[in-house]
Amino acid sequence: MSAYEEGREYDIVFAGGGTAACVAAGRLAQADPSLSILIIERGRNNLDNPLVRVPGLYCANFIPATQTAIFYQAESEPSLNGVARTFSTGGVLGGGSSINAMMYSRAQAIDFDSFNTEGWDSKTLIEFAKKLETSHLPDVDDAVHGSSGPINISNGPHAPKGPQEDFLAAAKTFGFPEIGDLQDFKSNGGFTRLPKYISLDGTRQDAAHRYVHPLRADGKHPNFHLLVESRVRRVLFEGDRAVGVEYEPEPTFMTELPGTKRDVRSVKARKQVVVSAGVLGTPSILERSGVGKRALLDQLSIPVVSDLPGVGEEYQDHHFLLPSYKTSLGPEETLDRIFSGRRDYPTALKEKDPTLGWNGIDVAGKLRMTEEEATALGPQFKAAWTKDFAHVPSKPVMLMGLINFYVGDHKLLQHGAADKEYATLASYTPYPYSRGSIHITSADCLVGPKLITGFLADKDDIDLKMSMWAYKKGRDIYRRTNAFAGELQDGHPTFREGSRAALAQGPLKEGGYATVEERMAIPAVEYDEEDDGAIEEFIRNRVTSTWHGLGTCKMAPREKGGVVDKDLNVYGTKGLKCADLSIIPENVGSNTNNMALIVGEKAADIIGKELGIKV
Ligand SMILES: Cc1cc2nc3c(=O)[nH]c(=O)nc-3n(C[C@H](O)[C@H](O)[C@H](O)COP(=O)(O)OP(=O)(O)OC[C@H]3O[C@@H](n4cnc5c(N)ncnc54)[C@H](O)[C@@H]3O)c2cc1C
Repeated sequence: MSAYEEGREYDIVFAGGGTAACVAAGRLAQADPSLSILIIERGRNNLDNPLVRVPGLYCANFIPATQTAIFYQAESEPSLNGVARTFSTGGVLGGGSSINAMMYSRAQAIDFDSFNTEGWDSKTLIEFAKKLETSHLPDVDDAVHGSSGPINISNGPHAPKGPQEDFLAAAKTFGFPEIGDLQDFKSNGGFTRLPKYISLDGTRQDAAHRYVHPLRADGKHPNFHLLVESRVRRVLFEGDRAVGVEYEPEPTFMTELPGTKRDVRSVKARKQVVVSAGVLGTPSILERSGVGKRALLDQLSIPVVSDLPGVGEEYQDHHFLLPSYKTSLGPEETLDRIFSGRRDYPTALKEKDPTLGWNGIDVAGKLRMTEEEATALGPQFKAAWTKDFAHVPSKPVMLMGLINFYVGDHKLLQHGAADKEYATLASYTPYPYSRGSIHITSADCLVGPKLITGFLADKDDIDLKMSMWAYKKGRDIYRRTNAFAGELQDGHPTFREGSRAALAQGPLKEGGYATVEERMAIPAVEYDEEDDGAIEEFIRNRVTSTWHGLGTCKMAPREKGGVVDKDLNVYGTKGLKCADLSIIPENVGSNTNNMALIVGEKAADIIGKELGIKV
């Protein structure tokens, strides 16, 4: 594999070098080394970057000073009490797969079938899900897990058992059993010991290191090229045919001297341009290229190549809540030592601290509510439940992950609390009803787009009610763990003084629970109307992105707002495809990295077939 060569033409150019792009480009290069391929990535090369490779350092990728993430500023929205959110996405080669939390979670088969698109059904996509992985998990069914793909799936070298057993026992008391394999495309209604995108020796399995860098090193792929630190401005067209890409050096990584001029360059693509800049990046590139809603393009004086009103619409994510708890866990049972700075990480690296091979997340769940609970959330909620969930047993109403550390800046914790161990019981809504949008506000690629999250803005507050249910359920479960040592005000609603729902300041039973009966003796927290108001306020102020966005250039019929067809071709153009999570039309009951890897595999298969190459 070589670096980019100025003036050279390529067969295929990928605009964006994230998760799906690395998979697709790597597969195609491997299948036909004579094919010339260029990946243009806005961020830096991630090769051997410890922040990418070492799982236990991953939170450093999404602090404001990071150089591995892109931050998108959302509008101030009434449904979020006017608190404007900032969302981060992968901004380095490998995209989200290089910086994410490495939770291995796969969509349900019903999700794939809900796409309602030929070639994207569960039978077909499960084969790609198997192809991409080598599972090192004990006792899983070979019919649904792969054994020879590039991505290693394992529990990693460090996954302390005590907190897992404790949490699973507490969850069971609320009717959520332990499920051996929750990633078999159908299981639901319980918690599992969560596998990770981490190898047995403790290394992150990002798409670039697993699909791209090995080809770069083997000397057999001289036509596979990489151009990093370069921001794609737009796709170049001759008529309606995409013939190349215009880009400029990424200013974030440049030393600007007085009078420095922006240097706009272009590269030609003989066969295919693939836009793969992610759910929040791809719509902007299309719009700047003249593919989008005519009224917007006219307003910005961008010549229209294809009038596609669906570009940038239908933004979906999973609504994320992060209630946090004080715990009695030991220093090696959380990642607080590393993230609070108590343990100096260069020393930890030098001393091969086993916690660095860990993401701190060992248990996760796909949860259903009972019929009675759905009824208690009111008639509109019940109607939504009956229409969309009740008759689909494999469809979770909420996802949950037990994160063994405080998610946030430890400096914000009260004096003296930064040397303790915490847990965060994250919940995220897999099938939200609200939708947002993202559109450019200028033809200039350095001007940020307008992002409306749409979070909690759905009619009848169904999304809010799902999050309220999850907050209460999660709180009840965590209070029945032995690890529980009180609730952190920072991660919870402010209940009025004297409320029965007031936060616990310490353990509910000194010495912990010895039996199931002792756990069950802790009653569920009772909330009155005012408490519910406090929870709503907390959720509207705090809910954020789970970084699981999708749907902004959806694969659907053109007349239904679709942007790409089943072969990922952008309607009204030739030689132009999209390949990333922007194309996914309906939400999935899982974290989304697996879906992005599947899109990459499927895109390679589609392009390979069109070029007569067996991938
Ligand atoms: C912090 C975080 C934690 C997450 N945790 C998990 C998890 O634990 N498990 C899980 O399953 N999923 C997780 N996800 C989600 C998952 O990683 C993403 O859904 C997935 O990586 C998206 O893949 P993609 O190919 O659609 O886009 P991305 O991987 O985001 O790729 C888009 C790429 O395009 C580049 N780009 C953008 N604009 C331009 C431009 N103009 N020119 C050139 N390049 C451009 C970006 O730099 C990026 O590299 C997480 C994501 C994040 C960000």
